[in-house]
Amino acid sequence: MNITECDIPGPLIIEPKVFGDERGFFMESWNAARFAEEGLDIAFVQDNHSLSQKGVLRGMHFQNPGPQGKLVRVVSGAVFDVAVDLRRSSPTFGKWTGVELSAENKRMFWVPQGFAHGFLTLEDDTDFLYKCDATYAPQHEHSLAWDDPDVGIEWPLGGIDLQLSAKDAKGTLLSDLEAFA
Ligand SMILES: Cc1cn([C@H]2C[C@H](O)[C@@H](COP(=O)(O)OP(=O)(O)O[C@H]3O[C@@H](C)C(=O)[C@@H](O)[C@H]3O)O2)c(=O)[nH]c1=O
Repeated sequence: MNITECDIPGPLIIEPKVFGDERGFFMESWNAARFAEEGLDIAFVQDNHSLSQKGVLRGMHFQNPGPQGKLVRVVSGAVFDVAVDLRRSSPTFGKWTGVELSAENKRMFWVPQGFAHGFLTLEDDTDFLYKCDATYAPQHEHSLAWDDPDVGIEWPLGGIDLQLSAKDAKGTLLSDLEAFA
């Protein structure tokens, strides 16, 4: 397993060891003891799976209170995945970092508590899987506007017919939202 830090302290890109053979491949997508050795000692309590067509943008979501850390990956298709630092005390408050996750590159992305998370689907029939370290609490759920100019996420929108949920189409600007301490 190879772990790479991002330009914002917190999020991590995780490349699992992939064992390929004539049958296909095998990889450990989660191993509590092995990840704990790498500093990721996480008690996951919920697993989620979504399917999206090309051009779907889900985000930028967070819960406050009740923040969720998320270990995300793609098992078919591809996404551009983004985390935004919402910790007011952080020197990188309001900054974003992004990574392409695909069935092909098998990368995982760790989005810690205190970040908004979202992704843009780059291929049809993209299956997105993630583990969460806190349960879903819809009453505490918020959407940071995916296109907030103060955050300035550089989404790879070329050739994309963008599709958003009604909730995500009216996300809150960073300047108006209740961030973390
Ligand atoms: C997130 C979630 C949704 N739901 C339900 C609520 C709703 O009826 C339906 C679809 O919900 P949403 O539109 O919020 O789904 P979606 O836009 O895919 O929400 C997800 O987006 C990504 C970016 C994240 O980071 C996730 O944490 C989550 O917020 O599923 C659950 O029952 N449990 C859950 O944990």
